[in-house]
Amino acid sequence: MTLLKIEDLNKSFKALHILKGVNIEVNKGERHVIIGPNGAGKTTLFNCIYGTLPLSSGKVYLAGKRIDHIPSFKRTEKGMGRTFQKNNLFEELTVEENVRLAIMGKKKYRLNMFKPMQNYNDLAEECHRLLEEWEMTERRTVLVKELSYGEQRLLEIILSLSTNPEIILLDEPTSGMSPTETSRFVKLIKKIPDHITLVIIEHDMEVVFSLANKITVLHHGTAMMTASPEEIRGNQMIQEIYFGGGALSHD
Ligand SMILES: Nc1ncnc2c1ncn2[C@@H]1O[C@H](COP(=O)(O)OP(=O)(O)OP(=O)(O)O)[C@@H](O)[C@H]1O
Repeated sequence: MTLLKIEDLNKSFKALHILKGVNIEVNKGERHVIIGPNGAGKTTLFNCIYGTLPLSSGKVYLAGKRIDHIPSFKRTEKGMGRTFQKNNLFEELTVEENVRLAIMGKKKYRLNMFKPMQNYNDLAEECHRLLEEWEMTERRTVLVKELSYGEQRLLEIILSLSTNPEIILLDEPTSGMSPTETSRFVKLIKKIPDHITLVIIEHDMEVVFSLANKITVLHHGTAMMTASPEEIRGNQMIQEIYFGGGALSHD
């Protein structure tokens, strides 16, 4: 079943035509990775899918319904989560406080200013469950600014999961991570339940081939090819254009 459909999407910044008639279909449960060189338009594509940027033309459907005319927060309510290339966290708050705020945002809690936050039991339970599941319980009282870079990226994913999304857009989740952080991170991504669909922008080919079951190659703003990892790896044209004929291998 197609969960996310991008139809003839165009995006220009004044005279610069960045995305040129992009068509992509993402099936429910897919780990769909978008690759392409710097400047190909990958982040711009995410911004258009999530509503951070308006489209110049085209359509975006989620579960068969058009979402391209509604603001980002409504897309979140409809089941779309997102992480950003740059941190989108409250650095002066603790891990736990960040998670609670994200859950509250989704559930639209009515706060009573005389009731301490820890007295919202279901909120505390949900927060505890998420931190346990993602092995961050021990770090719950640490200020975000004191977390390692990898932990901050992981926290962003925990926050996106806190809204019970059907689909999450992950923008270069491993960029800036050490090899150890990257491999821990890949293991954790693999723990995300299959019913949650993932669309991932990624540069690290080892990560791409260890996560993807579908890959789209974005080339000068065009979705040049969408195929299985095996087909992408075996495609001579893609090898030559993107990797100078070097092997597209992760081993
Ligand atoms: N707000 C903007 N105004 C003008 N040009 C922009 C804007 N945002 C992006 N661009 C241009 O659009 C092109 C695509 O940028 P984008 O960030 O989407 O590429 P990318 O594939 O994500 O690259 P990278 O892998 O380096 O993150 C670039 O040439 C960039 O300079």
